Amino acid sequence: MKTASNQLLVIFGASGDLTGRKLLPSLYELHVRGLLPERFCILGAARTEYSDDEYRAFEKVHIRESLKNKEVDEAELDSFLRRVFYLAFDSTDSAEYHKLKDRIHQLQQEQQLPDKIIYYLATPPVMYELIPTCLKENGMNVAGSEDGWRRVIVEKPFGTSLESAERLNKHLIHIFDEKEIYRIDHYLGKETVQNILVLRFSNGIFEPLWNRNYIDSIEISASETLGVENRGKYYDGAGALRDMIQNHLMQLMAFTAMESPSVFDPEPIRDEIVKVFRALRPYKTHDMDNLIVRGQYDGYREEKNVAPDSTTETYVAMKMFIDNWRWSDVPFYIFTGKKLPEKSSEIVVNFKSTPHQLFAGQCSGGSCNKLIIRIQPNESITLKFGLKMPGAGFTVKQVGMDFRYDSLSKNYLPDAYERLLLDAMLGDSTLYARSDALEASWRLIDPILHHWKEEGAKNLFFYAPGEDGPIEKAKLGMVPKDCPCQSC
Ligand SMILES: NC(=O)C1=CN([C@@H]2O[C@H](COP(=O)(O)OP(=O)(O)OC[C@H]3O[C@@H](n4cnc5c(N)ncnc54)[C@H](OP(=O)(O)O)[C@@H]3O)[C@@H](O)[C@H]2O)C=CC1
Ligand SMILES: O=C1O[C@H](COP(=O)(O)O)[C@@H](O)[C@H](O)[C@H]1O
Repeated sequence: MKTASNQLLVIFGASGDLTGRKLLPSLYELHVRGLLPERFCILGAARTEYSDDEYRAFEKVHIRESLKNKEVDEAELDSFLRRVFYLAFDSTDSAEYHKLKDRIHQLQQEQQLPDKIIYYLATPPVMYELIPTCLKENGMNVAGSEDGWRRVIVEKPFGTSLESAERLNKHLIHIFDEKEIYRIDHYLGKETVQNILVLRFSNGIFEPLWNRNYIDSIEISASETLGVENRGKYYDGAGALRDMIQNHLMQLMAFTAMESPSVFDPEPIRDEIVKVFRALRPYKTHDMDNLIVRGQYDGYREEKNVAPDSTTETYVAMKMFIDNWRWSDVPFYIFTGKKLPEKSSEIVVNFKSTPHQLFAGQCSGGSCNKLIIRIQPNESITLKFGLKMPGAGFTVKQVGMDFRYDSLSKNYLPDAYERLLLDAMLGDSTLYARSDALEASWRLIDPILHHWKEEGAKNLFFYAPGEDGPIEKAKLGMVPKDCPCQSC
Protein backbone atom coordinates (compact mmCIF):
# COMPACT_ATOMS: atom_id res chain seq x y z
CA MET A 1 0.00 0.00 0.00
CA LYS A 2 1.23 3.50 -0.86
CA THR A 3 1.98 5.81 2.06
CA ALA A 4 1.31 9.52 2.04
CA SER A 5 4.26 11.87 2.43
CA ASN A 6 4.60 14.11 5.47
CA GLN A 7 2.28 17.09 5.17
CA LEU A 8 -0.02 19.63 6.82
CA LEU A 9 -3.81 19.71 6.52
CA VAL A 10 -5.43 23.12 7.03
CA ILE A 11 -9.18 22.89 7.67
CA PHE A 12 -11.19 26.08 7.11
CA GLY A 13 -14.46 25.79 9.03
CA ALA A 14 -12.80 23.86 11.84
CA SER A 15 -15.40 24.70 14.48
CA GLY A 16 -18.27 23.48 12.28
CA ASP A 17 -20.46 20.41 12.12
CA LEU A 18 -18.69 18.63 9.26
CA THR A 19 -15.27 18.93 10.86
CA GLY A 20 -16.47 17.62 14.23
CA ARG A 21 -18.73 14.88 12.94
CA LYS A 22 -16.82 13.60 9.92
CA LEU A 23 -13.37 15.01 9.25
CA LEU A 24 -11.70 14.68 12.64
CA PRO A 25 -13.24 11.28 13.47
CA SER A 26 -12.05 10.00 10.08
CA LEU A 27 -8.57 11.40 10.61
CA TYR A 28 -8.54 9.81 14.05
CA GLU A 29 -9.38 6.42 12.48
CA LEU A 30 -6.56 6.87 9.96
CA HIS A 31 -4.24 7.69 12.86
CA VAL A 32 -5.30 4.55 14.77
CA ARG A 33 -4.79 2.40 11.66
CA GLY A 34 -1.31 3.83 11.16
CA LEU A 35 -2.27 5.30 7.78
CA LEU A 36 -1.25 8.88 8.48
CA PRO A 37 2.28 9.90 7.60
CA GLU A 38 4.78 10.02 10.43
CA ARG A 39 4.88 13.81 10.38
CA PHE A 40 1.37 15.04 9.88
CA CYS A 41 -0.48 17.91 11.53
CA ILE A 42 -3.94 19.38 11.28
CA LEU A 43 -4.41 23.11 11.62
CA GLY A 44 -8.05 24.05 12.17
CA ALA A 45 -9.17 27.59 11.34
CA ALA A 46 -12.40 29.44 12.13
CA ARG A 47 -13.46 32.66 13.86
CA THR A 48 -14.40 31.25 17.28
CA GLU A 49 -11.62 31.84 19.79
CA TYR A 50 -9.95 28.68 21.11
CA SER A 51 -6.45 27.91 22.25
CA ASP A 52 -5.00 24.67 20.86
CA ASP A 53 -5.94 22.87 24.06
CA GLU A 54 -9.46 24.29 24.18
CA TYR A 55 -10.02 23.25 20.59
CA ARG A 56 -8.70 19.73 21.29
CA ALA A 57 -11.08 19.43 24.24
CA PHE A 58 -13.99 20.72 22.11
CA GLU A 59 -13.32 18.21 19.33
CA LYS A 60 -12.53 15.32 21.67
CA VAL A 61 -16.21 15.31 22.60
CA HIS A 62 -17.26 15.21 18.93
CA ILE A 63 -14.85 12.43 18.06
CA ARG A 64 -16.12 10.33 20.96
CA GLU A 65 -19.73 11.04 19.95
CA SER A 66 -19.10 10.12 16.32
CA LEU A 67 -17.44 6.87 17.29
CA LYS A 68 -20.04 6.02 19.90
CA ASN A 69 -20.42 2.43 18.78
CA LYS A 70 -16.70 1.77 18.93
CA GLU A 71 -14.27 1.54 21.77
CA VAL A 72 -12.07 4.61 21.88
CA ASP A 73 -8.56 4.14 23.19
CA GLU A 74 -8.01 7.30 25.26
CA ALA A 75 -4.23 7.19 24.87
CA GLU A 76 -4.59 6.92 21.07
CA LEU A 77 -7.11 9.74 21.08
CA ASP A 78 -4.75 11.99 23.05
CA SER A 79 -1.85 11.12 20.80
CA PHE A 80 -4.03 11.97 17.78
CA LEU A 81 -5.10 15.27 19.32
CA ARG A 82 -1.47 16.25 19.83
CA ARG A 83 -1.33 16.49 16.02
CA VAL A 84 -4.19 19.01 16.05
CA PHE A 85 -3.72 22.80 16.28
CA TYR A 86 -6.05 25.76 15.95
CA LEU A 87 -5.99 29.35 14.72
CA ALA A 88 -8.82 31.85 15.20
CA PHE A 89 -9.11 34.29 12.31
CA ASP A 90 -11.65 35.61 9.82
CA SER A 91 -10.93 33.77 6.59
CA THR A 92 -13.02 36.22 4.54
CA ASP A 93 -10.49 38.97 5.29
CA SER A 94 -7.39 38.81 3.11
CA ALA A 95 -5.55 41.17 5.46
CA GLU A 96 -5.73 38.53 8.20
CA TYR A 97 -4.01 35.76 6.23
CA HIS A 98 -0.61 36.78 7.52
CA LYS A 99 -1.75 35.12 10.78
CA LEU A 100 -2.34 31.85 8.95
CA LYS A 101 0.90 32.17 7.01
CA ASP A 102 2.91 32.72 10.21
CA ARG A 103 1.20 29.86 12.02
CA ILE A 104 1.84 27.47 9.12
CA HIS A 105 5.46 28.54 9.02
CA GLN A 106 5.82 28.05 12.76
CA LEU A 107 4.27 24.56 12.60
CA GLN A 108 6.44 23.58 9.65
CA GLN A 109 9.52 24.56 11.67
CA GLU A 110 8.46 23.02 14.97
CA GLN A 111 7.08 19.79 13.54
CA GLN A 112 9.63 19.51 10.72
CA LEU A 113 6.96 19.39 8.06
CA PRO A 114 7.79 19.79 4.37
CA ASP A 115 6.04 22.51 2.36
CA LYS A 116 3.15 20.20 1.41
CA ILE A 117 -0.25 21.57 2.34
CA ILE A 118 -3.84 20.53 1.76
CA TYR A 119 -6.46 23.23 2.29
CA TYR A 120 -9.87 21.76 3.13
CA LEU A 121 -12.80 24.15 2.54
CA ALA A 122 -15.41 23.07 5.11
CA THR A 123 -17.00 26.50 5.39
CA PRO A 124 -20.31 27.86 4.10
CA PRO A 125 -20.19 27.56 0.27
CA VAL A 126 -20.16 31.35 -0.22
CA MET A 127 -16.54 31.20 0.95
CA TYR A 128 -15.35 28.66 -1.66
CA GLU A 129 -14.29 31.46 -4.02
CA LEU A 130 -13.13 33.91 -1.41
CA ILE A 131 -10.71 31.68 0.52
CA PRO A 132 -8.73 30.67 -2.60
CA THR A 133 -8.64 34.35 -3.63
CA CYS A 134 -7.20 35.31 -0.25
CA LEU A 135 -4.69 32.45 -0.42
CA LYS A 136 -3.52 33.71 -3.80
CA GLU A 137 -3.36 37.34 -2.67
CA ASN A 138 -1.10 36.21 0.15
CA GLY A 139 1.08 33.97 -2.03
CA MET A 140 -0.16 30.83 -0.26
CA ASN A 141 -1.56 28.95 -3.26
CA VAL A 142 1.86 27.82 -4.50
CA ALA A 143 4.59 25.92 -2.69
CA GLY A 144 7.78 27.73 -1.79
CA SER A 145 10.03 24.77 -2.56
CA GLU A 146 10.59 22.47 -5.55
CA ASP A 147 9.33 19.33 -3.83
CA GLY A 148 6.44 21.11 -2.07
CA TRP A 149 2.85 21.22 -3.27
CA ARG A 150 -0.58 22.65 -2.58
CA ARG A 151 -3.94 20.86 -2.86
CA VAL A 152 -7.43 22.13 -2.15
CA ILE A 153 -10.44 20.01 -1.21
CA VAL A 154 -13.76 21.68 -1.96
CA GLU A 155 -16.88 20.49 -0.17
CA LYS A 156 -20.28 20.23 -1.74
CA PRO A 157 -22.38 21.92 -2.98
CA PHE A 158 -20.16 22.69 -5.94
CA GLY A 159 -22.28 25.50 -7.37
CA THR A 160 -26.03 25.83 -7.32
CA SER A 161 -26.49 25.96 -11.11
CA LEU A 162 -24.50 25.36 -14.27
CA GLU A 163 -23.46 28.99 -14.38
CA SER A 164 -22.23 29.09 -10.76
CA ALA A 165 -20.42 25.74 -11.09
CA GLU A 166 -18.67 26.98 -14.24
CA ARG A 167 -17.76 30.21 -12.49
CA LEU A 168 -16.36 28.38 -9.46
CA ASN A 169 -14.36 26.00 -11.68
CA LYS A 170 -12.95 28.89 -13.66
CA HIS A 171 -12.04 30.72 -10.49
CA LEU A 172 -10.31 27.74 -8.88
CA ILE A 173 -8.41 26.82 -12.03
CA HIS A 174 -7.07 30.36 -12.13
CA ILE A 175 -5.59 29.84 -8.64
CA PHE A 176 -4.69 26.13 -8.53
CA ASP A 177 -3.89 23.54 -11.21
CA GLU A 178 -6.76 21.20 -12.06
CA LYS A 179 -4.72 18.31 -10.62
CA GLU A 180 -4.50 20.18 -7.30
CA ILE A 181 -8.30 20.58 -6.98
CA TYR A 182 -10.27 17.84 -5.21
CA ARG A 183 -14.07 18.23 -5.47
CA ILE A 184 -15.50 15.91 -2.87
CA ASP A 185 -18.55 13.70 -3.29
CA HIS A 186 -18.66 11.51 -0.21
CA TYR A 187 -20.70 8.80 -1.97
CA LEU A 188 -17.62 7.95 -4.01
CA GLY A 189 -15.77 7.25 -0.77
CA LYS A 190 -18.20 4.49 0.21
CA GLU A 191 -16.72 1.00 -0.12
CA THR A 192 -19.88 -0.35 -1.69
CA VAL A 193 -19.84 2.33 -4.37
CA GLN A 194 -16.24 1.55 -5.31
CA ASN A 195 -17.22 -2.09 -5.40
CA ILE A 196 -19.58 -1.40 -8.32
CA LEU A 197 -16.48 -1.03 -10.48
CA VAL A 198 -14.85 -4.19 -9.13
CA LEU A 199 -18.06 -6.21 -9.43
CA ARG A 200 -18.49 -5.12 -13.03
CA PHE A 201 -14.93 -5.12 -14.28
CA SER A 202 -13.31 -8.00 -12.41
CA ASN A 203 -15.98 -10.63 -13.18
CA GLY A 204 -16.60 -12.16 -16.57
CA ILE A 205 -20.17 -13.12 -15.70
CA PHE A 206 -21.91 -9.76 -15.34
CA GLU A 207 -20.46 -7.60 -18.08
CA PRO A 208 -21.81 -9.62 -21.04
CA LEU A 209 -25.33 -9.06 -19.63
CA TRP A 210 -24.74 -5.42 -18.69
CA ASN A 211 -26.54 -3.75 -21.58
CA ARG A 212 -29.88 -3.06 -23.24
CA ASN A 213 -30.16 -6.62 -24.57
CA TYR A 214 -30.52 -8.13 -21.11
CA ILE A 215 -31.38 -5.28 -18.76
CA ASP A 216 -34.94 -4.02 -18.52
CA SER A 217 -34.37 -1.06 -16.20
CA ILE A 218 -32.14 0.19 -13.40
CA GLU A 219 -33.24 1.83 -10.14
CA ILE A 220 -30.86 3.98 -8.12
CA SER A 221 -32.17 5.31 -4.85
CA ALA A 222 -31.25 7.00 -1.61
CA SER A 223 -34.05 7.13 0.96
CA GLU A 224 -33.68 8.80 4.31
CA THR A 225 -35.80 8.71 7.43
CA LEU A 226 -34.54 12.05 8.76
CA GLY A 227 -35.93 15.40 7.70
CA VAL A 228 -33.82 18.51 7.18
CA GLU A 229 -32.91 18.66 10.90
CA ASN A 230 -30.97 21.88 11.62
CA ARG A 231 -30.02 22.53 7.98
CA GLY A 232 -33.22 24.30 6.93
CA LYS A 233 -31.42 27.43 5.73
CA TYR A 234 -29.15 25.55 3.35
CA TYR A 235 -31.70 22.95 2.32
CA ASP A 236 -34.54 25.34 1.53
CA GLY A 237 -32.31 27.00 -1.05
CA ALA A 238 -31.09 23.68 -2.39
CA GLY A 239 -33.76 20.95 -2.43
CA ALA A 240 -33.35 17.25 -3.13
CA LEU A 241 -32.43 17.65 -6.79
CA ARG A 242 -29.35 19.73 -5.98
CA ASP A 243 -28.61 18.12 -2.63
CA MET A 244 -28.62 14.45 -3.67
CA ILE A 245 -29.30 13.89 -7.35
CA GLN A 246 -26.95 16.27 -9.16
CA ASN A 247 -24.01 14.82 -7.23
CA HIS A 248 -24.35 11.54 -5.32
CA LEU A 249 -27.00 9.73 -7.35
CA MET A 250 -25.64 10.83 -10.70
CA GLN A 251 -22.21 9.58 -9.68
CA LEU A 252 -23.76 6.22 -8.76
CA MET A 253 -25.43 6.21 -12.15
CA ALA A 254 -22.12 6.91 -13.88
CA PHE A 255 -20.37 4.02 -12.06
CA THR A 256 -23.25 1.73 -13.02
CA ALA A 257 -23.41 2.79 -16.67
CA MET A 258 -19.84 3.66 -17.68
CA GLU A 259 -17.66 1.71 -20.06
CA SER A 260 -14.57 0.00 -18.71
CA PRO A 261 -11.52 2.27 -18.70
CA SER A 262 -8.51 0.73 -20.43
CA VAL A 263 -6.42 1.14 -17.26
CA PHE A 264 -7.46 1.77 -13.67
CA ASP A 265 -6.04 5.27 -13.44
CA PRO A 266 -7.79 8.49 -12.40
CA GLU A 267 -8.06 10.21 -15.77
CA PRO A 268 -9.28 7.24 -17.87
CA ILE A 269 -11.92 6.52 -15.20
CA ARG A 270 -13.03 10.14 -15.06
CA ASP A 271 -13.13 10.23 -18.88
CA GLU A 272 -15.65 7.38 -18.84
CA ILE A 273 -17.76 9.10 -16.17
CA VAL A 274 -18.03 12.28 -18.18
CA LYS A 275 -19.04 10.32 -21.30
CA VAL A 276 -22.06 8.95 -19.40
CA PHE A 277 -23.16 12.44 -18.34
CA ARG A 278 -22.74 13.78 -21.86
CA ALA A 279 -24.93 10.98 -23.21
CA LEU A 280 -27.83 11.74 -20.85
CA ARG A 281 -31.00 12.56 -22.75
CA PRO A 282 -31.93 16.17 -21.93
CA TYR A 283 -35.48 16.72 -20.72
CA LYS A 284 -37.79 18.61 -23.04
CA THR A 285 -39.94 21.03 -21.07
CA HIS A 286 -43.17 19.30 -22.06
CA ASP A 287 -41.74 15.94 -20.87
CA MET A 288 -40.61 17.09 -17.48
CA ASP A 289 -43.94 16.66 -15.73
CA ASN A 290 -44.27 13.10 -17.05
CA LEU A 291 -40.72 11.99 -16.38
CA ILE A 292 -40.03 13.70 -13.06
CA VAL A 293 -42.07 13.88 -9.88
CA ARG A 294 -41.29 16.04 -6.90
CA GLY A 295 -42.78 16.08 -3.43
CA GLN A 296 -42.51 17.76 -0.07
CA TYR A 297 -43.12 16.13 3.29
CA ASP A 298 -45.96 17.48 5.40
CA GLY A 299 -44.53 19.73 8.09
CA TYR A 300 -41.49 20.76 6.05
CA ARG A 301 -42.71 24.36 5.90
CA GLU A 302 -42.76 24.51 9.69
CA GLU A 303 -39.09 23.45 9.96
CA LYS A 304 -36.63 26.03 11.35
CA ASN A 305 -35.30 28.46 8.68
CA VAL A 306 -37.70 27.17 6.01
CA ALA A 307 -40.03 29.61 4.21
CA PRO A 308 -43.68 29.13 5.24
CA ASP A 309 -44.70 28.96 1.55
CA SER A 310 -41.65 26.99 0.40
CA THR A 311 -41.96 24.91 -2.76
CA THR A 312 -38.62 23.21 -2.18
CA GLU A 313 -38.75 19.51 -2.98
CA THR A 314 -37.72 16.99 -0.33
CA TYR A 315 -38.49 14.09 -2.67
CA VAL A 316 -37.64 13.53 -6.33
CA ALA A 317 -38.16 10.54 -8.60
CA MET A 318 -37.08 10.74 -12.20
CA LYS A 319 -36.83 8.58 -15.29
CA MET A 320 -33.62 9.15 -17.23
CA PHE A 321 -32.20 7.73 -20.42
CA ILE A 322 -28.63 7.41 -21.60
CA ASP A 323 -28.54 7.77 -25.35
CA ASN A 324 -25.67 5.53 -26.28
CA TRP A 325 -25.08 2.12 -27.84
CA ARG A 326 -25.17 0.21 -24.54
CA TRP A 327 -28.16 1.84 -22.86
CA SER A 328 -30.47 3.08 -25.57
CA ASP A 329 -34.06 3.16 -24.23
CA VAL A 330 -33.25 1.47 -20.90
CA PRO A 331 -34.97 3.56 -18.21
CA PHE A 332 -32.87 4.60 -15.23
CA TYR A 333 -35.19 5.40 -12.32
CA ILE A 334 -33.46 7.68 -9.85
CA PHE A 335 -35.11 8.65 -6.61
CA THR A 336 -34.38 10.20 -3.26
CA GLY A 337 -36.32 11.66 -0.40
CA LYS A 338 -36.34 12.70 3.23
CA LYS A 339 -38.74 11.41 5.89
CA LEU A 340 -39.33 8.16 4.04
CA PRO A 341 -40.06 4.83 5.75
CA GLU A 342 -36.46 3.59 5.80
CA LYS A 343 -32.86 4.69 5.42
CA SER A 344 -31.50 2.85 2.43
CA SER A 345 -29.39 3.50 -0.65
CA GLU A 346 -29.28 0.89 -3.36
CA ILE A 347 -28.94 0.07 -7.02
CA VAL A 348 -31.32 -2.49 -8.46
CA VAL A 349 -30.56 -3.91 -11.88
CA ASN A 350 -33.76 -5.46 -13.28
CA PHE A 351 -32.99 -8.03 -15.95
CA LYS A 352 -35.41 -8.84 -18.76
CA SER A 353 -37.76 -11.76 -18.31
CA THR A 354 -37.62 -14.99 -20.30
CA PRO A 355 -39.27 -14.63 -23.72
CA HIS A 356 -42.02 -17.05 -22.74
CA GLN A 357 -43.45 -17.95 -19.31
CA LEU A 358 -43.79 -21.70 -18.58
CA PHE A 359 -44.53 -21.71 -14.87
CA ALA A 360 -47.18 -20.41 -12.51
CA GLY A 361 -45.86 -17.59 -10.36
CA GLN A 362 -43.21 -16.60 -12.87
CA CYS A 363 -42.61 -12.91 -13.46
CA SER A 364 -44.25 -11.52 -16.54
CA GLY A 365 -43.77 -7.75 -17.04
CA GLY A 366 -40.16 -6.95 -16.21
CA SER A 367 -38.39 -9.77 -14.49
CA CYS A 368 -37.60 -11.17 -11.08
CA ASN A 369 -33.96 -11.57 -12.02
CA LYS A 370 -32.45 -8.69 -10.15
CA LEU A 371 -29.03 -7.75 -8.95
CA ILE A 372 -29.38 -5.60 -5.85
CA ILE A 373 -26.35 -3.63 -4.76
CA ARG A 374 -27.09 -2.35 -1.31
CA ILE A 375 -24.95 0.71 -0.69
CA GLN A 376 -26.09 1.21 2.92
CA PRO A 377 -27.00 0.16 5.52
CA ASN A 378 -26.52 -3.64 5.73
CA GLU A 379 -24.12 -3.39 2.80
CA SER A 380 -24.66 -6.37 0.53
CA ILE A 381 -25.05 -7.70 -2.99
CA THR A 382 -27.97 -10.01 -3.77
CA LEU A 383 -28.87 -11.85 -6.93
CA LYS A 384 -32.57 -12.73 -7.18
CA PHE A 385 -33.88 -15.52 -9.34
CA GLY A 386 -36.80 -17.95 -9.55
CA LEU A 387 -36.72 -21.52 -8.18
CA LYS A 388 -39.30 -24.26 -7.87
CA MET A 389 -41.37 -24.38 -4.65
CA PRO A 390 -40.95 -27.79 -3.02
CA GLY A 391 -43.85 -30.19 -3.55
CA ALA A 392 -46.30 -30.90 -6.28
CA GLY A 393 -46.49 -28.84 -9.45
CA PHE A 394 -44.05 -26.27 -10.75
CA THR A 395 -44.64 -23.07 -8.87
CA VAL A 396 -41.87 -20.52 -9.01
CA LYS A 397 -40.59 -18.74 -5.92
CA GLN A 398 -38.09 -15.91 -5.94
CA VAL A 399 -34.97 -16.60 -3.91
CA GLY A 400 -31.80 -14.66 -3.34
CA MET A 401 -28.08 -15.39 -3.32
CA ASP A 402 -26.50 -13.00 -0.87
CA PHE A 403 -23.12 -11.57 -0.14
CA ARG A 404 -23.01 -9.43 2.99
CA TYR A 405 -20.10 -7.16 3.76
CA ASP A 406 -20.30 -8.01 7.45
CA SER A 407 -19.38 -11.59 6.57
CA LEU A 408 -15.91 -10.13 5.96
CA SER A 409 -16.03 -9.23 9.64
CA LYS A 410 -12.30 -9.00 10.12
CA ASN A 411 -12.07 -6.39 7.41
CA TYR A 412 -12.81 -2.94 8.68
CA LEU A 413 -15.33 -0.96 6.58
CA PRO A 414 -13.94 2.59 6.58
CA ASP A 415 -16.10 5.70 6.53
CA ALA A 416 -16.24 7.46 3.17
CA TYR A 417 -14.31 10.46 4.48
CA GLU A 418 -11.43 8.26 5.64
CA ARG A 419 -10.90 6.94 2.15
CA LEU A 420 -11.29 10.32 0.49
CA LEU A 421 -9.00 12.17 2.89
CA LEU A 422 -6.34 9.52 2.50
CA ASP A 423 -6.63 9.65 -1.30
CA ALA A 424 -6.16 13.42 -1.29
CA MET A 425 -3.08 13.02 0.92
CA LEU A 426 -1.75 10.48 -1.57
CA GLY A 427 -2.58 12.72 -4.53
CA ASP A 428 -5.08 10.24 -6.00
CA SER A 429 -8.09 12.04 -7.48
CA THR A 430 -9.90 8.98 -8.92
CA LEU A 431 -12.76 9.27 -6.45
CA TYR A 432 -13.11 13.03 -6.74
CA ALA A 433 -15.31 14.77 -9.31
CA ARG A 434 -13.68 16.43 -12.30
CA SER A 435 -14.82 19.85 -13.52
CA ASP A 436 -16.18 18.64 -16.87
CA ALA A 437 -18.26 15.91 -15.19
CA LEU A 438 -19.74 18.38 -12.74
CA GLU A 439 -20.62 20.80 -15.48
CA ALA A 440 -22.15 18.03 -17.59
CA SER A 441 -24.33 16.93 -14.68
CA TRP A 442 -25.48 20.52 -14.08
CA ARG A 443 -26.38 20.75 -17.77
CA LEU A 444 -29.07 18.11 -17.19
CA ILE A 445 -30.29 19.58 -13.90
CA ASP A 446 -30.41 23.29 -14.75
CA PRO A 447 -33.48 23.25 -17.06
CA ILE A 448 -35.44 21.25 -14.47
CA LEU A 449 -34.71 23.86 -11.83
CA HIS A 450 -35.83 26.62 -14.19
CA HIS A 451 -39.02 24.75 -15.00
CA TRP A 452 -39.87 24.19 -11.34
CA LYS A 453 -39.20 27.82 -10.57
CA GLU A 454 -41.78 28.80 -13.17
CA GLU A 455 -44.26 26.18 -11.99
CA GLY A 456 -44.13 27.11 -8.29
CA ALA A 457 -46.26 24.68 -6.32
CA LYS A 458 -47.96 23.24 -9.44
CA ASN A 459 -47.38 19.47 -9.60
CA LEU A 460 -45.64 19.45 -6.23
CA PHE A 461 -47.17 16.59 -4.24
CA PHE A 462 -47.25 16.39 -0.47
CA TYR A 463 -46.58 13.23 1.49
CA ALA A 464 -46.97 12.26 5.09
CA PRO A 465 -43.66 11.51 6.84
CA GLY A 466 -43.14 7.76 6.60
CA GLU A 467 -44.89 7.39 3.22
CA ASP A 468 -42.92 6.92 0.04
CA GLY A 469 -45.09 8.43 -2.68
CA PRO A 470 -45.93 5.12 -4.37
CA ILE A 471 -48.58 6.60 -6.64
CA GLU A 472 -46.22 9.23 -7.95
CA LYS A 473 -43.50 6.67 -8.59
CA ALA A 474 -45.99 4.44 -10.38
CA LYS A 475 -46.68 7.37 -12.71
CA LEU A 476 -43.15 6.93 -14.00
CA GLY A 477 -43.67 3.17 -14.42
CA MET A 478 -41.26 2.45 -11.60
CA VAL A 479 -43.27 0.22 -9.31
CA PRO A 480 -43.70 -3.25 -10.87
CA LYS A 481 -47.15 -3.84 -12.21
CA ASP A 482 -49.10 -6.61 -10.47
CA CYS A 483 -46.88 -9.55 -11.03
CA PRO A 484 -47.88 -13.19 -10.59
CA CYS A 485 -44.77 -13.89 -8.54
CA GLN A 486 -46.08 -11.60 -5.74
CA SER A 487 -42.54 -11.02 -4.53
CA CYS A 488 -40.66 -8.78 -6.89
N1 LIG B 1 -22.41 19.00 7.90
C1 LIG B 1 -22.48 18.03 6.99
O1 LIG B 1 -22.86 16.88 7.26
C2 LIG B 1 -22.10 18.31 5.59
C3 LIG B 1 -21.60 19.54 5.20
N2 LIG B 1 -21.21 19.76 3.92
C4 LIG B 1 -20.68 21.06 3.51
O2 LIG B 1 -19.58 21.41 4.33
C5 LIG B 1 -19.54 22.80 4.56
C6 LIG B 1 -19.54 23.05 6.07
O3 LIG B 1 -20.73 22.55 6.59
P1 LIG B 1 -21.03 22.52 8.16
O4 LIG B 1 -19.82 22.10 8.90
O5 LIG B 1 -22.29 21.77 8.32
O6 LIG B 1 -21.30 24.07 8.43
P2 LIG B 1 -21.24 24.83 9.84
O7 LIG B 1 -22.12 26.03 9.68
O8 LIG B 1 -21.48 23.91 10.96
O9 LIG B 1 -19.73 25.32 9.91
C7 LIG B 1 -19.22 26.39 9.16
C8 LIG B 1 -17.80 26.69 9.60
O10 LIG B 1 -17.31 27.80 8.88
C9 LIG B 1 -16.75 28.72 9.81
N3 LIG B 1 -16.87 30.09 9.32
C10 LIG B 1 -17.99 30.73 8.92
N4 LIG B 1 -17.68 31.99 8.55
C11 LIG B 1 -16.35 32.14 8.74
C12 LIG B 1 -15.43 33.21 8.56
N5 LIG B 1 -15.82 34.40 8.08
N6 LIG B 1 -14.13 33.01 8.82
C13 LIG B 1 -13.71 31.82 9.29
N7 LIG B 1 -14.52 30.78 9.50
C14 LIG B 1 -15.82 30.94 9.22
C15 LIG B 1 -17.57 28.51 11.07
O11 LIG B 1 -16.86 28.85 12.22
P3 LIG B 1 -16.93 30.22 13.03
O12 LIG B 1 -18.36 30.60 13.16
O13 LIG B 1 -16.25 29.83 14.31
O14 LIG B 1 -16.14 31.17 12.23
C16 LIG B 1 -17.68 26.99 11.06
O15 LIG B 1 -16.49 26.44 11.55
C17 LIG B 1 -20.79 23.37 3.89
O16 LIG B 1 -20.43 23.91 2.66
C18 LIG B 1 -21.69 22.17 3.69
O17 LIG B 1 -22.48 22.31 2.53
C19 LIG B 1 -21.26 18.76 2.99
C20 LIG B 1 -21.75 17.51 3.31
C21 LIG B 1 -22.23 17.20 4.62
O1 LIG C 1 -24.68 15.12 1.09
C1 LIG C 1 -25.66 14.78 1.71
O2 LIG C 1 -25.80 13.49 2.05
C2 LIG C 1 -26.62 13.10 3.14
C3 LIG C 1 -26.85 11.60 2.99
O3 LIG C 1 -25.61 10.96 3.07
P1 LIG C 1 -25.54 9.44 3.56
O4 LIG C 1 -24.10 9.11 3.45
O5 LIG C 1 -26.09 9.42 4.96
O6 LIG C 1 -26.40 8.68 2.62
C4 LIG C 1 -27.92 13.85 3.14
O7 LIG C 1 -28.61 13.59 4.34
C5 LIG C 1 -27.67 15.33 3.06
O8 LIG C 1 -28.90 16.03 2.95
C6 LIG C 1 -26.80 15.67 1.88
O9 LIG C 1 -26.40 17.02 1.95
